[in-house]
Amino acid sequence: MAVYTDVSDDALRAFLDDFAIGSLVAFRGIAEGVENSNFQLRTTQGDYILTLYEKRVNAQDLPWFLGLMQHLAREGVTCPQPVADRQGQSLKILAGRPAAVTTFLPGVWPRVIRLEHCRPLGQALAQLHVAGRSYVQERANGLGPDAWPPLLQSCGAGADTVQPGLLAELQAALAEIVPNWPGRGQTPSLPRGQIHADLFPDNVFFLDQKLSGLIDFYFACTDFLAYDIAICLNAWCFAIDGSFNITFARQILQGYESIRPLEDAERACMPLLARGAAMRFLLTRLYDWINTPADALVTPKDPLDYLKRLRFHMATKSSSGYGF
Ligand SMILES: Nc1ncnc2c1ncn2[C@@H]1O[C@H](COP(=O)(O)OP(=O)(O)OP(=O)(O)O)[C@@H](O)[C@H]1O
Ligand SMILES: N[C@@H](CCO)C(=O)O
Repeated sequence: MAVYTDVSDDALRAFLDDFAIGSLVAFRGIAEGVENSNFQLRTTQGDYILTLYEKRVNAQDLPWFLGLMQHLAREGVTCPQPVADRQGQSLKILAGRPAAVTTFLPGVWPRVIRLEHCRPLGQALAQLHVAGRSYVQERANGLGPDAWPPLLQSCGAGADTVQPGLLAELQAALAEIVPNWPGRGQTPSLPRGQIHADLFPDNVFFLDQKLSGLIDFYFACTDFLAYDIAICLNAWCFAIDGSFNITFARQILQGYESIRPLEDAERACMPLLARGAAMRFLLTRLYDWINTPADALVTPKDPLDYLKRLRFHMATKSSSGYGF
């Protein structure tokens, strides 16, 4: 469960006194997610989300994230909106952590992914990329290719306790992926812009069979737009047995291209980008798997799910393997 920081009833009431959102009726910790502490709040005026930012979020980046969410909403992308207190502040401190209240987004994320989710997902991702064009301030991707070798090194021999031979397999994959990343070696650079960088099913809400909004912008950054597609192909198109669903992928790509057609270089790079995306999530999961104490309240996600995906992408040599 992702409540790393406890908030007492009294502390929360005092915190909410700064806001003009009514008085507290109920609040509960949200058991989902692994990154931040989230609470659902009900006040006399409605529902809100309270987030306390934890391990991977740098407090200095929070104004950029909250500003992006406001910008995207102005451009027509439905996402949670920061709620300002009576002094106009949305970024605050609670229980010693940076904290913000955001609006509650109606809808539920799909526990079982179906074909009809995929086209709207691709469209929403392209809308986000188009809307992000006019948000000019950049934020570097702290979990980009330069972060992967040190992350693996910090897992060290722990990797082989998860699966024998894993360290060597990942080192070999990194040696192929990192020097050939777009903009390096012989590989051309690709169009860049604001990307979500974590658009997994649990960050996409549906209501009445329609996509109702996107949440969790706390990995968003400025990077290759097509890398965001590669993240979605990883997160949405693999069955539990590790098999790739090319029909889902085709729908995501067609939905995306109905809003923002891809350049040939972006299509050609998809196997490489998909390998990088699988590596990024494999490594953060591996790090958490090794470093989460057995009695922690959070359930770490299985890194080996992403090893299956990485192997698939390492063996896929052409973009036609993704449904182009
Ligand atoms: N604005 C919102 N409106 C409604 N529900 C929300 C909102 N924000 C978060 N939630 C709920 O809280 C859960 C966890 O939120 P979130 O995905 O932001 O947490 P996280 O720890 O950052 O997760 P992740 O592991 O995906 O990075 C969501 O799956 C959703 O159920
Ligand atoms: N979406 C990520 C967790 C947030 O970094 C994962 O499933 O590994």
